[in-house]
Amino acid sequence: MEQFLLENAERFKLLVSRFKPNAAPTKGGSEPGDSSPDILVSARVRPMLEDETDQGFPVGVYLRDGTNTLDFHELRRPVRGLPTISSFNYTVDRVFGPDATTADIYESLVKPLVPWAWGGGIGTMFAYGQTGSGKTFTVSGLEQLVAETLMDGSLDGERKIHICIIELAGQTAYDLLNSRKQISILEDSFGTTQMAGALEHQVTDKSSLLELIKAAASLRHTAPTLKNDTSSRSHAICRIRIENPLIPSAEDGLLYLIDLAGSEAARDKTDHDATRMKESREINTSLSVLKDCIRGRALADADVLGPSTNKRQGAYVPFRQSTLTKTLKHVFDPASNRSCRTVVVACVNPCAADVGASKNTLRYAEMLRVVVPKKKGVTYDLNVPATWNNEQLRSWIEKNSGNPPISASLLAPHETGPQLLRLPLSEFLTRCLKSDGVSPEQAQAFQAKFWKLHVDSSQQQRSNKKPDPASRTSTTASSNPSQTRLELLDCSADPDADSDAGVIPFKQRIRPGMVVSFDPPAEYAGFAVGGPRGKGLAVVLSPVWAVSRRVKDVRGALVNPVTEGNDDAHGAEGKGKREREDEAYLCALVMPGLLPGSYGVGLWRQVVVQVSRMEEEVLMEWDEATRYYYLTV
Ligand SMILES: Nc1ncnc2c1ncn2[C@@H]1O[C@H](COP(=O)(O)OP(=O)(O)OP(=O)(O)O)[C@@H](O)[C@H]1O
Repeated sequence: MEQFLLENAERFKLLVSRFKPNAAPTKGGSEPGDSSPDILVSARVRPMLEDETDQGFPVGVYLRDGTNTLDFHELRRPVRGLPTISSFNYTVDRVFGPDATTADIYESLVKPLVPWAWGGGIGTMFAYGQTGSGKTFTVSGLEQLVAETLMDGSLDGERKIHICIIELAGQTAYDLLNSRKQISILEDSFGTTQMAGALEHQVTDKSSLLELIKAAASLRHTAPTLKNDTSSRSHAICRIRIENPLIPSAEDGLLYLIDLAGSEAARDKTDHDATRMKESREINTSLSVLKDCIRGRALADADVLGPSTNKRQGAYVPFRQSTLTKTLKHVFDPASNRSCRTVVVACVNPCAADVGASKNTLRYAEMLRVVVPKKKGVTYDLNVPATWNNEQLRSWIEKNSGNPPISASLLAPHETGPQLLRLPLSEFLTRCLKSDGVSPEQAQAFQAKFWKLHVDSSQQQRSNKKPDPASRTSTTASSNPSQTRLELLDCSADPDADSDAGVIPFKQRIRPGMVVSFDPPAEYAGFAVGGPRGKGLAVVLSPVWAVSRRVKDVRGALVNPVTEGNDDAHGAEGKGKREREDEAYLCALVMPGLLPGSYGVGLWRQVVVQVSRMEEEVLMEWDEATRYYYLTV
């Protein structure tokens, strides 16, 4: 393909020069609604490298003027006639072309994360992209600029700054500030992820911070790839912890700068040995889990702040499924109440020979953009902080902050209710303490009062929203009854169950779609029956008597054979006979998925399960992000 492109480079350039973009982007166009306010997805297109231009490759990626859209062009070999081009476009929140400097990116995306972390929040920057697309170039530049901002004295107040830089290669972690000593990523009894064995260095000036960053970079594991002679085959995580000595009770701010391992396109992996293939697979899996976590967290945040916009209550964030996301538990765990802001820089190689891989990078970036559907006119409610504008918030602060009063203009100069809820605790308290005579205890009590009001109002909204059993089947109870019903159908629980379903033994409620655990009979030994605790897990399809004579189970044995006394099982007479027999159901096996804790349904792996072998009903829920089922309670 590269040869074909080189032979037709002039024609490719001509076709690209004639390209007229559609008025509307074909891919990634803005949907109705707003991008999640806490995650910004951007793309940086690096310049062509000398060897790419020297070889004669044309440019295949262009920034569309005045927009955040990138156009990608690919050369096509038609069956007959001259080569043509196919064009695609993708839109993200911000785009930086080949002329943009790392300082431009810093000003626009990363600089705001520094005061955020300084105030006790968690700011995270990921650089993602194909190998050789400019991730390390971008992150190392950004690290230097962060060091400057942290140490130039422009930020308010005293802080202690600690840095730790680690590398994750597959399941193994190394301390890059301690001669690549192997460390462990563990969760302690409080559920906090610890980088056990990693050294944290306290820094007080810019030069020592830069020294450490430089030393870590020199210890990164690299290997030649087709696209980059010194490709980083690992994720590098630079964590800067910012401690506020004045408010010891508040959690420390965290700033993560993450240079992700480069993804490789399939065609770039053809020469890999088994170890390199395994390495590539691990990298791709961890990037896929990362995507699910970033999306999941954004959806969970959209749910927490303000009336729920997400069709699922509590989005699923699979942060335990890779070492990378486990290490970043603070960032992803929806159960943590830390305020997080995330920036993703998708790095793009503009060379026309790499357009396929660059398109994948943008597809990935687009999937990270969570569009929060626009809420129809939020109505002010005195008891719901998520509905307050700045004026209403200030008025509440003035009336409720106690004596001495906390200045509303110092605490919330321009924030709305939802924005103040997102403010990191340390920043909230610091702002309160700026008012004359306010003690740390008063500030803390006031913050707790504000949050309690929010939590109470959210719980109230949820209980108002929960459909009561009687209204579940009603067609008039919901303004959009079909949607409510569809939401219920994401879980295996009976959507039509009435309130006493829980007291009727499940064996009397068996229905198609019910998931049951069962004691696998000997004839199914050796077939995948991998439920929890070695039990079988299956979805009920139909009673055996109703199944056609020709249907066979997973072993190839007839499910409903003609036997003496069972020659007319499908008629009314047969139905009568059935009731006298030990009932059995044709079921589809549920098998463990590739991700820990996930399950898939083997629709065509059917087994016959006697009711007497069924042990309990199991509830399973569908997760759109990972496209697997998970057990629920
Ligand atoms: N914006 C840029 N301006 C100039 N040169 C750049 C830019 N971005 C990247 N480069 C150059 O491109 C080459 C590859 O960049 P880099 O090593 O940062 O890629 P990478 O995405 O980190 O690759 P890998 O994943 O394989 O480690 C380097 O020689 C780098 O100097």
